[in-house]
Amino acid sequence: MSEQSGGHGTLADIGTPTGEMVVVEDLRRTYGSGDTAVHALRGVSFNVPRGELVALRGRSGSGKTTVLNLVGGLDTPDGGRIILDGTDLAGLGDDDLLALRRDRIGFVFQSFGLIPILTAAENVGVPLRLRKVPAREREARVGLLLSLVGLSDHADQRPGELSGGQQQRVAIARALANNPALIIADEPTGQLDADTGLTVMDLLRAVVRSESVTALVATHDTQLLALADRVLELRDGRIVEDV
Ligand SMILES: Nc1ncnc2c1ncn2[C@@H]1O[C@H](COP(=O)(O)OP(=O)(O)OP(=O)(O)O)[C@@H](O)[C@H]1O
Repeated sequence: MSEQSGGHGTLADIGTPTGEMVVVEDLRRTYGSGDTAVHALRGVSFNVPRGELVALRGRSGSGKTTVLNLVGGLDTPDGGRIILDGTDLAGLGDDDLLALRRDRIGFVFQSFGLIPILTAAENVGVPLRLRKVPAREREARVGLLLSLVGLSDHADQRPGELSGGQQQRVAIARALANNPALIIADEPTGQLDADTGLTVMDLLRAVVRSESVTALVATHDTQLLALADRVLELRDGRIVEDV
């Protein structure tokens, strides 16, 4: 009997193209201890199917950023497990976790996180430099990514010379640089006005389709929620709704 025929939803199935990109089981995270302990996550379970854009909503303090940090390998849980693209994060050492973050995850933050002294093109090229991609290949890929986000004409501008929406589009291009399996975005439209936020969200939605990437996005933005394939609601460290 082959490993794959071991039954429905077994670990052997997770790495297949039709499986789940993210499997989160009974995730727990407590900050601090004793009287001041904050139980940020009290047993969170959910799946993110491959190729979908899943939104995580919930009030401030409900645990959204904590979930994203754990799934992205930026923090470790106190209990439960996370399987990302078939890999159990608990089984990885620091170097493997670093490589997984660099090669398989693209991060997008509310505050864009661009390097001010680098041009848009140079910012998009940073993850490629870290992977030591040769200059010519890097320039070609950066050109493609900037055109994907509609910023070919702004390649040489620095973040301070770009609007907020343009900066977030640069950040999305950078997040896609290494062909990640998963994009993790924490309030990507939080600093943008409604119209610009919608443009950025439309772009995220479009790249999830065109680049066959999966996205997990924390947001309060109702326009963004409407673009999600699925919405998970967090309340006090638990999932209360899965639409
Ligand atoms: N480093 C930390 N130390 C102590 N408590 C923390 C820490 N990070 C988060 N918390 C607490 O954990 C809970 C969940 O925080 P988290 O940032 O995950 O919520 P959130 O839903 O992302 O909120 P927001 O929408 O405001 O970003 C909150 O009560 C928060 O105060």
